[in-house]
Amino acid sequence: MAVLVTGGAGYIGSHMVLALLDAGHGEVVVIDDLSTGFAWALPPDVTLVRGDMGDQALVTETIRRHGIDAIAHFAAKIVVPDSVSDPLGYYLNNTVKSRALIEAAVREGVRHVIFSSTAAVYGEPAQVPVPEDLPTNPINPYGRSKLMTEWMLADAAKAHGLTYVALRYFNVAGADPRGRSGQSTPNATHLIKVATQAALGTRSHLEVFGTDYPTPDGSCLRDYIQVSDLADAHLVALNHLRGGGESLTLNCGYGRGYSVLEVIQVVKEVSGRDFEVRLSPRRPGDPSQIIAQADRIRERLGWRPKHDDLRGIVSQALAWEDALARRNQI
Ligand SMILES: NC(=O)c1ccc[n+]([C@@H]2O[C@H](COP(=O)([O-])OP(=O)(O)OC[C@H]3O[C@@H](n4cnc5c(N)ncnc54)[C@H](O)[C@@H]3O)[C@@H](O)[C@H]2O)c1
Ligand SMILES: O=c1ccn([C@@H]2O[C@H](COP(=O)(O)OP(=O)(O)O[C@H]3O[C@H](CO)[C@H](O)[C@H](O)[C@H]3O)[C@@H](O)[C@H]2O)c(=O)[nH]1
Repeated sequence: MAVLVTGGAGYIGSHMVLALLDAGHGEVVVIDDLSTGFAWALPPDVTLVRGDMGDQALVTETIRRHGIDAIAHFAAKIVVPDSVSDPLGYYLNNTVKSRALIEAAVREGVRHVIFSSTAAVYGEPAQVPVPEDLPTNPINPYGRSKLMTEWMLADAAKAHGLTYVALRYFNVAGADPRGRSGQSTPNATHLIKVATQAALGTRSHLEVFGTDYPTPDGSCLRDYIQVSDLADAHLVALNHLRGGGESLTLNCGYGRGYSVLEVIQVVKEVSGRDFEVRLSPRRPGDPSQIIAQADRIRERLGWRPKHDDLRGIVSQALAWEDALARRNQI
């Protein structure tokens, strides 16, 4: 039995690879086209197949050669504003190519899939915290591209007897506590990464997108989940599926929201550095608040987070950003 990790050279996928190796899961194979990922993010004992996860010949050959029984499917384009300007590119990469991947997996008899879904499938939720059974209503092409993949997976699983866990991540942040990986994407748009760069002086300032939301301080609320805790959620999902467990769709968050202004304050405190903060208009496509109802994953999979602490998350992100800056990789 071996696990295929698509997008394993990316931010979250590389933490999944580390988690699989740390837990002694045997062979780990990555397919990644390195469009936003990095070969150096992978430990040397991992097989990297450089290519497209939508290339059925490549995927089929990889499944056969390595005896893959489970796929953790991370590969995607992930920038919400880019999905608004290039919707067809997002539907191609995230939906059409996921369909090709799932078809190859079905044909080759792969038993299990763990899919990286997103809180973006909920759109501007009518209820916060957001339970999994709230009707989905994505408000941007990124969220729709991922929701369609959830649907394809559910239908294919029913028809062809594979089982899956769709994990709906809320806002992923932080880095490997041992400093082996972190978020390395240049020109990243994620708040905690941008704020740590401003603290370290590799960005001149930070913009707050919107201070007129109906929230306590007017800025958006998000539920930040630490990346190794998220990787652990995939491990327990894999064990669940390999143990014969049923297909599930689960939120991945801590169930608590922090505002943009609170996050900035924590970054300033933890780094001990002040930086310029500009109050700017709202960014298109941003829901005002999105916080997970987070108990189902604990109940169903026994997942227990170890890093539920915003100061710790920020401290890991700062350490990783500092390491990148020293290596001139920003
Ligand atoms: N970062 C977040 O806050 C967040 C939140 C919710 C969901 N997600 C989901 O998590 C997954 C991983 O996101 P990330 O933050 O690690 O992003 P990332 O850009 O760091 O990783 C994506 C990886 O997939 C690869 N890739 C993209 N398209 C590919 C293709 N067609 N074939 C092969 N490889 C391809 C990239 O090279 C990269 O290594 C995505 O599916 C994303 O939708 C992320
Ligand atoms: O420089 C910045 C960057 C972000 N923000 C604000 O900070 C909040 C968080 O923004 P991020 O860009 O860090 O994250 P998003 O909430 O937009 O989206 C993230 O989480 C979503 C799920 O909730 C999706 O999965 C998506 O892929 C992932 O990027 C938003 O209110 C945003 O407007 C700023 O004010 N300034």
